[in-house]
Amino acid sequence: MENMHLRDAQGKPINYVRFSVTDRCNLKCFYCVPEDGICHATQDQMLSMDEIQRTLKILHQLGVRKIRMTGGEPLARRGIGRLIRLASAMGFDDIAMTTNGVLLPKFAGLLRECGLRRVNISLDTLHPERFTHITGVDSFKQVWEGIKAAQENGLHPIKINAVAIKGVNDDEIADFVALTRDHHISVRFIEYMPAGVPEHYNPNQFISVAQMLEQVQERFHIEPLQRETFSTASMYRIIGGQGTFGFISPVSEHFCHSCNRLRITADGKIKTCLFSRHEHDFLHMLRNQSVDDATLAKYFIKVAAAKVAENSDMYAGSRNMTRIGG
Ligand SMILES: Nc1nc2c(ncn2[C@@H]2O[C@H](COP(=O)(O)OP(=O)(O)OP(=O)(O)O)[C@@H](O)[C@H]2O)c(=O)[nH]1
Ligand SMILES: C[S@@+](CC[C@H](N)C(=O)[O-])C[C@H]1O[C@@H](n2cnc3c(N)ncnc32)[C@H](O)[C@@H]1O
Ligand code: SF4
Ligand code: SF4
Repeated sequence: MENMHLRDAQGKPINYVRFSVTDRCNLKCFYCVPEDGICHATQDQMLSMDEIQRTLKILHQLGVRKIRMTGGEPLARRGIGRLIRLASAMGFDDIAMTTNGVLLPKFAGLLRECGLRRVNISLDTLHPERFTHITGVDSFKQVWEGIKAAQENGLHPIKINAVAIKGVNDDEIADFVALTRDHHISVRFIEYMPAGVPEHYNPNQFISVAQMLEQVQERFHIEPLQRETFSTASMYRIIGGQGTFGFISPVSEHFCHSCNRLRITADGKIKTCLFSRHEHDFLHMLRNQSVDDATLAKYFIKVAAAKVAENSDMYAGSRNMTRIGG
């Protein structure tokens, strides 16, 4: 069965799939969604629950061991609990979710019960009014409650992802890091990419990992941690601190050499890279009754085998971040 596993063009295993279960979102982060909104897939263009289930089963057979549910906002997809339960029963080693956290107060318990192990929560600011400015919605309190609900329901580890943007939240980097001194959480700062809404991207708002690190070192004594294989982040700890913090640097120091992932969009396309222009449509295959699982599996293998380590033009992607899932 080894040769039936997903491998990239260099023969490296692909064992992580980021699955976008919806292109809809209850927030409108300015760096992710254009002001005039996005063109959503119609119900019929979206993978149904059964189609997602079938795809997950094939991916598991092809050696995928880590699944991340993303969106849009994954908690806005009806039936997300059932989906987690199904994925859980298939035997993936790691089932995670990237969420804006707004609906976590309502869903954290159910998600844990359905087999979700952990969540990464996107939160760019610790100031409620700033949150509203960034996301267009007054929901800071819900996200904060959501983090607590995730903790109380045993979702662990909890990672908070913050996109660092100069003039927007770069004065909060050390405050976020301070949270990791007394709490068992991980905070990761993501470099601002032109991938979301390229036409509104202002390169002057970019702040690099090196600049962020400098700010943190001015306030704390820190130590680097061993980088986990395939991890997107370089991690640190305040000496003596409970939690950890780190940096995801797709712009200043990309990590494509260790890329072990594919992306699946809510409308049934495979993307071999976050920034790739080309998409591989398998929706029509899923809906063609003469295409069996073995044929679909071969298609996935072929697509994966064409994946090269790429950090191609970040401005050239095929769709908004909210329609990819980060
Ligand atoms: N360029 C690039 N950026 C990525 C990639 N994976 C994740 N990111 C960025 O990092 C952000 C956070 O990723 P997460 O959704 O938390 O996933 P992850 O970092 O794989 O999470 P863990 O499994 O917990 O390590 C994403 O929203 C992207 O902005 C990748 O393959 N390439
Ligand atoms: C597209 S969202 C989807 C999942 C969920 N709605 C959330 O926000 O966690 C996934 C991640 O992409 C990140 N993201 C979106 N646009 C970005 C950009 N232009 N640069 C860096 N990260 C971005 C978000 O901050 C978020 O952490
Ligand atoms: S980053 Fe996530 S929460 Fe914000 S608009 Fe994009 S998809 Fe929605
Ligand atoms: S830019 Fe593309 S190849 Fe590089 S790590 Fe991200 S998804 Fe992988």
